[in-house]
Amino acid sequence: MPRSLITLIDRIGAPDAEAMAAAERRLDQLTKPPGSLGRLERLAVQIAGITGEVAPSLDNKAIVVMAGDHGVCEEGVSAFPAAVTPQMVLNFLAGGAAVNVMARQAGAEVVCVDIGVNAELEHPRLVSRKVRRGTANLAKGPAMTLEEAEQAVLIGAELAAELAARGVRLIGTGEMGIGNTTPSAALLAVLGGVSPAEAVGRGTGVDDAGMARKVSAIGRGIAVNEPDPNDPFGTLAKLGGLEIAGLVGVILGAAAQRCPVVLDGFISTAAALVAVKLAPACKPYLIASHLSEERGHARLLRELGLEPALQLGMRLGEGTGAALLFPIIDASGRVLREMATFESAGVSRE
Ligand SMILES: O=C(O)c1ccc[n+]([C@@H]2O[C@H](COP(=O)([O-])O)[C@@H](O)[C@H]2O)c1
Ligand SMILES: Cc1cc2nc[nH]c2cc1C
Repeated sequence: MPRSLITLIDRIGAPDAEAMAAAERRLDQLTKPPGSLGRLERLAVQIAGITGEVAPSLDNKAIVVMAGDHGVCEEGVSAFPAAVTPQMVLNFLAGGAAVNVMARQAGAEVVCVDIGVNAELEHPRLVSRKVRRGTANLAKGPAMTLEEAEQAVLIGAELAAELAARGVRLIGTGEMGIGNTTPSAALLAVLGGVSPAEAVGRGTGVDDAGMARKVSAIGRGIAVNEPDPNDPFGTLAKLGGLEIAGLVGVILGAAAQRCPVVLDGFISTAAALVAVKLAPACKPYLIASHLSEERGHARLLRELGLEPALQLGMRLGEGTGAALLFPIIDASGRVLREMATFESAGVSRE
């Protein structure tokens, strides 16, 4: 692993056990049967541990949408043309994509990053951090060089640090990249020890022949690249994507800033698998927003020991699931801050 990543990972601290215990004590004084707010209570305790504060206000929120293209698209692995990636980036910047709608509802900012789109894009709101114009075809050789993968991870980590520096307290992961369910499935196959046939899903909606092309591309990619399952960084470079590497950086960078990270779907969770393999210390900072319809997602979450909060049959990506969980996370903080206690409300405990 590059030295720059070791330095980054070394900055990730353990959750604050005292803040967690204080949040638990407070929850048990509130006017409700103990534990009756279920997942909301676990979220409140997790956020206390992450931030070191009991019931912080997380009003300043952002969804980071990392966009990149994929050489493996030439294998016919997506139901859509690669041209959709830059077109959707312009849609994010215009505020018309699903994630924009859901982020507006949640009061979150959408930060759109060109980390590897195969087009020249310019827009005042675009964060232009292009490492290269799309990856190489992973079925034929490494998707990226080690240097490019390192650059992409550091871009994500720096962005998380910049967001934290301007007051963002909650970060959701989002992505856009036609073809990116194939590298994500390849990472699950290698790092999760799952067969390519079990790791792939329909993505944007490929038919059975498309699924077979995904399995074949991943199989050839593993044969030609010979990734080492014990080398998550090398595996990321060989089989991953620029937006996936960028999200690995966002996750590690947010954890280093004691900022909770809300994961979206299959691609975001594949990035989380790489991040946790690189730095197990980032795991307590992760919140799984939803269970995607993409077939390998449940397996990825199980591998990470994460329980998705929502199940809405979605398989869009962009950060939509993360944005939908934001108001629920807000509710968990408000419960701690605003609910009456048995004592203050004069409600009997027994
Ligand atoms: O987040 C998910 O679970 C998810 C599942 C399937 C597809 N996607 C989105 O669809 C694109 C990738 O699908 P594909 O078929 O081109 O590999 C990419 O832009 C993702 O954001 C996202
Ligand atoms: C239209 C479209 C929107 C998307 N958003 C994320 N992935 C996507 C894929 C397509 C095809």
